[in-house]
Amino acid sequence: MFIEAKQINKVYFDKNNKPNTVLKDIDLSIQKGEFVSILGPSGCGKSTLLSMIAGLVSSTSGEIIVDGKKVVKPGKDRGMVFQQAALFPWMNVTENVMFPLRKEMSKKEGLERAQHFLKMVQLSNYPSHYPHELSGGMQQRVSIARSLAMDPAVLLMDEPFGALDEQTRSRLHGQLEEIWIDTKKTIVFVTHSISESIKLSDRIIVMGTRPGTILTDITVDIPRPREQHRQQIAALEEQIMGLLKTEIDKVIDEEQAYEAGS
Ligand SMILES: Nc1ncnc2c1ncn2[C@@H]1O[C@H](COP(=O)(O)OP(=O)(O)OP(=O)(O)O)[C@@H](O)[C@H]1O
Repeated sequence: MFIEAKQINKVYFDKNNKPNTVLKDIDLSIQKGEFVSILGPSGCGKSTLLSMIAGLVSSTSGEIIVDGKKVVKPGKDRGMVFQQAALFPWMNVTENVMFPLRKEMSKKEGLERAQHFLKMVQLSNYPSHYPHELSGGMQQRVSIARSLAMDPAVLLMDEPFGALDEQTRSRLHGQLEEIWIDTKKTIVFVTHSISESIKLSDRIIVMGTRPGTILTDITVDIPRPREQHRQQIAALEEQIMGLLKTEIDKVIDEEQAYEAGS
């Protein structure tokens, strides 16, 4: 198995030292080249789990293995794309993509690589633009190009399109799907959008909350391009919505209890 999470538990402590178990007994296996979504209500621990695969957060117990090696810190084999593109504002598009390559290769090679991946995300015409001159969707494409340029085996995406409008998001879904087919990368994609997870992934890991556990692991058996299979999409959406309703109700109840007590 390419990515394995074994009995992952994560407990955070608040300022009064009160424990908050965020992830409980998570077991997860992902094969090389799979496009897997992690779906669940707000606060169920999706980002925490993804950050653990990235090596940015440590687990309280359990371990994560990527390509046979235990994850202890971030590595070049795992590229991360966040909800906000996090580009350097003083660097233009090409410089942003070249930045992580500076220690890996010559400037000439880095430039060629940047140009290749900017073409892949359809930004060849914007090499000298600065982030503030780009739309949110374009910035996110630069961020994806920057991660891909490092040639990671795994692309970890934390709600990468969450801040974008519906049309831009839909266009980027298509582009990401093409990139995935072209590069055969393993993609782990965190989202709270059921339709996004169905549109993009081979498998959907549905998480429940309080504490975060895996409720179910669904193989998406809908041929691509998926837009043409509306009935199958609607049926799967309904199935997942039913599963998540109780979980979302739990979050709402807890928030209401918190507000009533404060
Ligand atoms: N550094 C931290 N210290 C303490 N608690 C944290 C920390 N990071 C996350 N948490 C808590 O862990 C829980 C899970 O957070 P996480 O961001 O992983 O959930 P999520 O499912 O990605 O949520 P969302 O969809 O809203 O982004 C939340 O209750 C959050 O408050």
